[in-house]
Amino acid sequence: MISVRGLTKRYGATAAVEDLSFDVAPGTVTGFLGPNGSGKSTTMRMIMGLDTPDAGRALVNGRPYPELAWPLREVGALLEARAYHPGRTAHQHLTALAAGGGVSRARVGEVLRTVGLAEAAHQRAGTFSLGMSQRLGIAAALLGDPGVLLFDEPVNGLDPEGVRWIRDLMKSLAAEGRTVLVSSHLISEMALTAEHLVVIGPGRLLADTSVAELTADGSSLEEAFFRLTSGAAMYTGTPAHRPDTETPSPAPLSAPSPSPYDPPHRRPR
Ligand SMILES: Nc1ncnc2c1ncn2[C@@H]1O[C@H](COP(=O)(O)OP(=O)(O)OP(=O)(O)O)[C@@H](O)[C@H]1O
Repeated sequence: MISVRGLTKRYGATAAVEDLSFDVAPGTVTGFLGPNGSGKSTTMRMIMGLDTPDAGRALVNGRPYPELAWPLREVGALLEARAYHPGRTAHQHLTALAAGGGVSRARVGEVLRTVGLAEAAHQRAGTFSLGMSQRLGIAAALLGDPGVLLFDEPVNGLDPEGVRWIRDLMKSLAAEGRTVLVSSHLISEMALTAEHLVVIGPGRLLADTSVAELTADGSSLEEAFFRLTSGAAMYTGTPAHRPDTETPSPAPLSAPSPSPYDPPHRRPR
């Protein structure tokens, strides 16, 4: 479980993330969508304790990352594909991570097989293609068998086979009951991968809803996304249980608001 509450990060005059709140529940793939520069990576870095929020908090299983006793066993992340020493082999890289994270060495072979790198295990990582680097980054994320996983743009630069492999992996990890948050600016890919979506504009929440609800009016996910991110509409959501009606009305994209980045109403979960 990931909980983000009032998360704020500023770089000088730039508000990279502004008062952002959402939850990521286990058991489904949650897509984290937003245009370039909207704050997805900054949010993920704060969840992983790599950036310090100016305000608010990001919790993994109820605690901030620095307070996790065995972080590798609770949360894994692919944030940078090439986050390894190029002179080390894949096996050496993962063995060092396992040793530092209190994870059994036996997991190294297991995750190398899971990501399809068993045959390249003793090849220097600096010789890896982008696709192989992504697989090694995913192996590192899976190393501690964590229940919470974050992937920042995992399909960037991959060929169709690699894209499909990652999509299937995300779904199977969620089907095992894990919490899976995947960022992307590729709407078509998210439509195939995610059941739930958190959409942000420049630093702010624009929608926190299911793919089904966002497209309930018959529009494609791409159309709904553009309406959200252009500021022409803001998702207002459908309350899960309306005391005054028996049948919830379709999820609307509301009329234009005075400011495209006024805080949206979040759908209760
Ligand atoms: N270390 C930094 N120093 C200064 N500004 C930063 C830094 N990191 C991020 N930013 C700024 O914060 C904003 C959000 O950036 P971020 O990388 O989080 O967005 P993103 O949604 O992940 O973008 P992309 O899809 O292009 O990866 C951008 O305006 C970016 O320029």
